[in-house]
Amino acid sequence: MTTYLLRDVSPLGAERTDLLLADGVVAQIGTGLDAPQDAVVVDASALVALPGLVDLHTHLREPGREDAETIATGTRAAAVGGFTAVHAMANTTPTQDTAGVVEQVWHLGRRAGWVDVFPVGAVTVGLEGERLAELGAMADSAARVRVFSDDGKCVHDPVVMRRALEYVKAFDGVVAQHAQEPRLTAGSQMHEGVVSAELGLAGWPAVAEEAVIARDVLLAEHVGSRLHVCHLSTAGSVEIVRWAKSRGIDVTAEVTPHHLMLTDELARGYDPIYKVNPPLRTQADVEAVREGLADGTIDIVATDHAPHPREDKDCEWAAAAFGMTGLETALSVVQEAMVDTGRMTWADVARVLSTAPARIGRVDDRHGRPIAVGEPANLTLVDPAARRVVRPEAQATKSVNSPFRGRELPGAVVATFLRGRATVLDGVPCDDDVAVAR
Ligand SMILES: NC(=O)N[C@@H](CC(=O)O)C(=O)O
Repeated sequence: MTTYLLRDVSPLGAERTDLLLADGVVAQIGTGLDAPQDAVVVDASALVALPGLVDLHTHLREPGREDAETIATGTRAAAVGGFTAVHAMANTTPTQDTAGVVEQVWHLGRRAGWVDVFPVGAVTVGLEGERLAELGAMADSAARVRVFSDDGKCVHDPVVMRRALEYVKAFDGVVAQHAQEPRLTAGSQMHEGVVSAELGLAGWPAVAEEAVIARDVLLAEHVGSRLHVCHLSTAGSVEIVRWAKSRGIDVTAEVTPHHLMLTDELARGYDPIYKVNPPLRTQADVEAVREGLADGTIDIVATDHAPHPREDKDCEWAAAAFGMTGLETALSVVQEAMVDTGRMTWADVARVLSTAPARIGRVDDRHGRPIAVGEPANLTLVDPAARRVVRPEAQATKSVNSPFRGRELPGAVVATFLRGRATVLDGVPCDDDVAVAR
């Protein structure tokens, strides 16, 4: 295994130092370290080192929609984006609702070798919202599932939600809710507001999200369980989570990069690249989620990377699929929205994109660890001064539905290390090395 000496890096933007990565761990930290004879020395004087990023919300599409993404292509894209772990959402075909399917996803993730893949288990059989899936069997499987979600669909029946919250307590699991009241959003195409009225597209009211979050924080309090809110998108949702936390309710929440940056104004061109669930909201909502992330009300940024093949996006708005890719732009968007605006430091970025998601997913024994001697060398090196134009065709993901295409974004992932092995170096995926390590 190659030894790496990262020269003059800024861990989390702190004082420059050298990091020696050997035998899968951070072996030494200090200035002016001697380079072992066989070490690869990386000039990291312009770079910030973060603990490897952890995504709590990735759609890898395999099994079932390998035309959109596979576990191999999606995890390679994740490594390029600086991730060392992803939680793979359950809305595959077949659904990840049995121990057999989550184990298959887990095995394919290991075989691909780019990041650690932690399968999310479905809450209900077939995501149908009626019968609880085999939560215990998935938790006990080799995949050790701790996050359960019907994402893409809401667990709308309060009795089913209550049972799920009660059940996962047995193994310290969490229910990650896709908060969308189905009756209030039947046929909805975009955020309900001035723009939807002008465009004549069916609106998706903020209350459809907020009502479910309000209900669920109360249910979580009632049964004393842990709740995670997926892709929170409205100012009202931020207020409800803030209130719930002030009451001591065990709730965590995520926001996506696109909801930190983009608004419903983009729908004016009727380009379905901007069609997503939950929909892009207003500038006031963008401000509120930025503030919520900065003050800790929102715990994490999660990509909701939702790849779709061209034919599902190159069509009229109403016929197009909901979803956007995000793994390879997430860090840059967070830099632009939060760091370059002075709202967050790089240490905060490490918290919202690594430490906190690892803790929520209960993988914090391996990921989101401090950069310290003896810790697993899961690291991301970022060049904050870089600027690049997003070119979806040049990305590692199999799909091209990036809402940031053509935009110039700050920052670039220069290297990613998974247990001391480089998965990305000089911004390029290490295909040969990852293949050897398999
Ligand atoms: N976020 C999205 O817009 N799409 C997701 C699922 C979902 O609808 O949440 C997908 O799987 O494509």
